[in-house]
Amino acid sequence: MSDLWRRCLERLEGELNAEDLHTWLMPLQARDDTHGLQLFAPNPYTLETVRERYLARIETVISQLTGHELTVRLEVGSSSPRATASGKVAAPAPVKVAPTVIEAPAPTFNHNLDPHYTFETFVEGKSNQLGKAAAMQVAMNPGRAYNPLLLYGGTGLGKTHLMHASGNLMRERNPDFKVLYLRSEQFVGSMIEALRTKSMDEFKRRFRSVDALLIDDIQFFAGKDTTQEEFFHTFNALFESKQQIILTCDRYPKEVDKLEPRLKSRLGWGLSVAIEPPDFETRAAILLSKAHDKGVAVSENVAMLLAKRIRSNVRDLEGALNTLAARANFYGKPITIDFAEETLRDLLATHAQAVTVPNIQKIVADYYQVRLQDLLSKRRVRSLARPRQIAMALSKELTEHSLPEIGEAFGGRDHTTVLHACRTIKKHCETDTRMRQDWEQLIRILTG
Ligand SMILES: Nc1ncnc2c1ncn2[C@@H]1O[C@H](COP(=O)(O)OP(=O)(O)OP(=O)(O)O)[C@@H](O)[C@H]1O
Repeated sequence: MSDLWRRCLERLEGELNAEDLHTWLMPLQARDDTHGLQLFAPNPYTLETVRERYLARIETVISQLTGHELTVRLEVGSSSPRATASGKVAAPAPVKVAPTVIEAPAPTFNHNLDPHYTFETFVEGKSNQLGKAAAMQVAMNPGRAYNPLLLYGGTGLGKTHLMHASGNLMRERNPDFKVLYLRSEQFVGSMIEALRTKSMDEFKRRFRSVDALLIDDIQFFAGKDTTQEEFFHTFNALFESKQQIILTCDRYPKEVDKLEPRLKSRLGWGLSVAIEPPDFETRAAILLSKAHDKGVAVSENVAMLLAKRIRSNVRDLEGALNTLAARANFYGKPITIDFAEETLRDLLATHAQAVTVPNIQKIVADYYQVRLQDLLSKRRVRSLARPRQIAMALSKELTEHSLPEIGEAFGGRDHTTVLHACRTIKKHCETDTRMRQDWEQLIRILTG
């Protein structure tokens, strides 16, 4: 690491909270020369966030440290020689899991990795871009890039997929690498069994001898004191000897009740990344990719229909695709829009019912702590106007209602007002991180 950048980070460490520092600034690689300091971000999203939130402060600190003005340049890429002439980092070699490695592990060691979950089969969108980049970095540099890497977010959004993809890539790069994937329940089960058979030493050896330990859904540890105690020691042992730890959780671990504070604090030592629900385009792309992998012929129109109507999570989307494929196969029919509507009528109706305009209005009012009647009123004060615009935009995004219908539901407003709200919110979400977080959080609440 550039010495100048290291000193800058040390200075910023005192000013920023640990999570922001680890999420946005630690992943940057740096190179400095007489022309200035060049920072390389792992992906465009990190780059934009750094530019928006931290660049001005970095420039100030750098000029304080050097005693003169120095240009700080930001770009996507890497400071290592792998960078191409254009400055863009060369993409990692395509992830092809060698079947012999994954399908026939050494008889003494079972990695439990699913060979189908790779980075190649993972569709990237804004909602998971950072998680994917982090999981990839960890696979390229286990034990050193981010340790632990914690992926958190709602159910069925791809956390397990990314975790396996990272493990598979580690094994692809080094077939001798011992990666152990377990669901939390399996960890608990192994521990109970070890206690029962008085073989705790063997249990400890098993978990501490791996190069990378991947544990899924650690919220399951909540309230299980002995498990947490044992996991805590395993964590420390692995961490100290720079063995990689990857964990997933269904929410930000600090919000998990009955998880020991010392464990929560350790989970924050590395990088925690939220995996958000995918947007419409990503949902459609995932569906087409899954259909392609399964050899099911699905048109873009059908993919768009499902992506529009099923917003809860990718697992539900995949379930719908499997149902369609099975029925189409059974009846020997192609999957047309009519066939999809007919076959999935009940499922689509359930998803449609889940989000209604009155429900959106109530949730948004609660979220911004304004009264529902004020949200629907004609008052134009800013504290009401923005939540109202968000509620209108969410109604357009999450329901099938037309612009005039939505306008009507918001105190008889014109459809152009609704259209304006949708455009304004979309624009703000692109540039304003806070607004995008609110938007994603509201979608999460509304779609469960
Ligand atoms: N971006 C994506 N690209 C391709 N497939 C995806 C993507 N996101 C999710 N999936 C698929 O959705 C399904 C559910 O994903 P996964 O099991 O990883 O979810 P999860 O976040 O771990 O959920 P849970 O917390 O319930 O275990 C998997 O089949 C996975 O391959």
